[in-house]
Amino acid sequence: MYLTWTGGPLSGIAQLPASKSEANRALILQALAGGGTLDNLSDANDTQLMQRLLAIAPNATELSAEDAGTVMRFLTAYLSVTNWRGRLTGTARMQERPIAVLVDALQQAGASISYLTNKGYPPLEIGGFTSTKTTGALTELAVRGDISSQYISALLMVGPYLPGGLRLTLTGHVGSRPYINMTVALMQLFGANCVAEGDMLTVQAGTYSPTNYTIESDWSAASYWYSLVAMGPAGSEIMLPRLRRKSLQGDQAIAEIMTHFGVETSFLPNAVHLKQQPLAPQSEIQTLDFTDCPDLAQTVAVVAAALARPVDMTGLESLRIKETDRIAALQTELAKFGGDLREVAAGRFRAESTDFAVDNQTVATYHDHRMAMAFAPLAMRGPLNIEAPTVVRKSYPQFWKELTKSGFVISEAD
Ligand SMILES: O=C(O)C1=C[C@@H](OP(=O)(O)O)[C@@H](O)[C@H](O)C1
Ligand SMILES: C=C(OP(=O)(O)O)C(=O)O
Repeated sequence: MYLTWTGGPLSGIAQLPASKSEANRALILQALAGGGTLDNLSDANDTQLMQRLLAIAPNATELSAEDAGTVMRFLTAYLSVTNWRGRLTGTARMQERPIAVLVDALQQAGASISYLTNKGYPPLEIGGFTSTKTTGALTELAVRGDISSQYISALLMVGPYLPGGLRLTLTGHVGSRPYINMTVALMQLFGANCVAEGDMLTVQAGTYSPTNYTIESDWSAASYWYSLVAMGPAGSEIMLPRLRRKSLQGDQAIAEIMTHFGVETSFLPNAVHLKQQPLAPQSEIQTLDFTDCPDLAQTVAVVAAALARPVDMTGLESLRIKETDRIAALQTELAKFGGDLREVAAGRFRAESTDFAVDNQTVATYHDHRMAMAFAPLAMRGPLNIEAPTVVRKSYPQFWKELTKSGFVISEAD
């Protein structure tokens, strides 16, 4: 699909999808509570899929989480404690994304789960739940926090339904911590007694209450609009509705990160306004840590290369086990434009460029929505061909439509 920019500064309003992270937690909590209403659920496939699978699970013996990490991990825990029996599978890539940390923990708590193909990876056979504890005894587990926070969120959410409750002690260098905090905050909102004290998280046995909750727009999706404002002609700006200053989403960090690339954020009552500012010369290379916000890494790597404003990026370890190996994918695709993501020291990647130019290159997307959306803003600098553009349906199905509303022209590749 060819993408071209009609020229002039970016302006107007762009609609964002609702956060799929908030939605997929709220859907699990709602299913366990047995009621309540959720406003602003998005049309993102990850959210639609979670809704659909929760609805059909009671009458199904095989479910596919497709390529949705939260669906795979959260449902493994939910289906186990609700005594579901059947197979839980996913796409070929999902079958390469590890799940042993979660399965081990659930087995210790009393779940019967086995691997159908490769040990440590989906598909799983889920076979009911028999608590290993005498009634009233707390389930205490030590869980690694350095692979995926989704295992921890999954365990926490079913915590109230373990007889005696749950105490998790996180080990290792915990990544994506804001997502754990989001889980704790939403559990509390749904009436759970859940306390986080550093790396120890304690959930009392109990039930969730039917709750009404309005899901915020998605800050990870907002990051592509920050990128468009940063790369657009002088004077570019955009209004993004339904983002809050007080957010549960760690990817709100994009507001601070993008000050470095000349984008100023103003928080309005129920929206944010982004405006391009003149870029001050850069005296030294900044280091940005993505441990807490891994989904922003692709957006930032592409902006840094396109603006020839190098940054050192750390905390990228989890990128290798997401929808694709995002480090390898970034390296291959940036190289097509004169960009680079080079490991300059262990765990430190420099995003930079020499003679960066956009001129009809084809961007491969690797079944990864964020590859498509992170590279799309380059079309402001020249015509671009994006392969398999429908990949955005995972989190932001309306992305291309919103771009055309803002002055991009889309035509089909020959
Ligand atoms: O809990 C969540 O909603 C998510 C947690 C993060 O994953 P990891 O914890 O695997 O880093 C993030 O990358 C993903 O898009 C959504
Ligand atoms: C990593 C992502 O999603 P998930 O892990 O839920 O598949 C993402 O949306 O960038």
